[in-house]
Amino acid sequence: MHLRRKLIAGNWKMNGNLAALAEIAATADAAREIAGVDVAICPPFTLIAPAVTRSGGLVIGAQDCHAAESGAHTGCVSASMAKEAGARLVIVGHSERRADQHESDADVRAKAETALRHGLTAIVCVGESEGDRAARGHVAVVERQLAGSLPDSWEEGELVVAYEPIWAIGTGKVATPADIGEMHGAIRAALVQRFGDLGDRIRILYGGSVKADNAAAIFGVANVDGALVGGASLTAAQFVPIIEAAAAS
Ligand SMILES: O=C[C@H](O)COP(=O)(O)O
Repeated sequence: MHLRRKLIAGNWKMNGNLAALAEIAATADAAREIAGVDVAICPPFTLIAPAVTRSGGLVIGAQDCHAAESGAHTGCVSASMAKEAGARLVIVGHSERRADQHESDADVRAKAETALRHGLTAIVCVGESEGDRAARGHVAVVERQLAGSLPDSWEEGELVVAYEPIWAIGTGKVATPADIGEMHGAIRAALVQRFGDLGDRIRILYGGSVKADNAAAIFGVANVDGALVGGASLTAAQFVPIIEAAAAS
């Protein structure tokens, strides 16, 4: 098994403003003292460029990109635009976009391919609904999303998978270590089956109500290589302890 360096990525969603960038600076100051963990924050597009100036070495990312290089797509942002603003990473296929913007697996794969072509790290999100889990179809749903959403090739380290059960996002309901272990194990098996040894190098993040008080237990689960953090990434006071827990795991 490969040793995979942990990645803690914050997703600010549609939150934040210029004043809130002080939280990124404070996180960067603290993270400088924490060894062995990669840290990223994905603010809204408008804050990427100013965030980079406050990032003190933290990776700044985008929350989405368009699959096309340019063109008549009002309101959208391309991968090259996000990169020019200073993003080094992009989240694609978040369940909120799959639901609100009706993004399909094929859309997500196309976005990931465009991001990778521009040298951005792509975090591809998958995750089941509460109904899928109740029907015991959760593993099959996620395997299907992986099959349809992941590109065929990437540079080492630039493809990341985030497993986020939809029912755990922003709800305070966290999947149990057993639930997380079952799914991360199934994701790892699917990655290795499709990509061989390379599939063992892909980091798999857990997301869904990760907080300081549950982070250590989550990072103790096999095949959990970090976290995609929403609400708790908005302040350094809540985000830094999660980074510390990853370093200690
Ligand atoms: O992208 C992050 C996730 O959707 C998790 O959000 P949350 O930590 O607020 O539950």
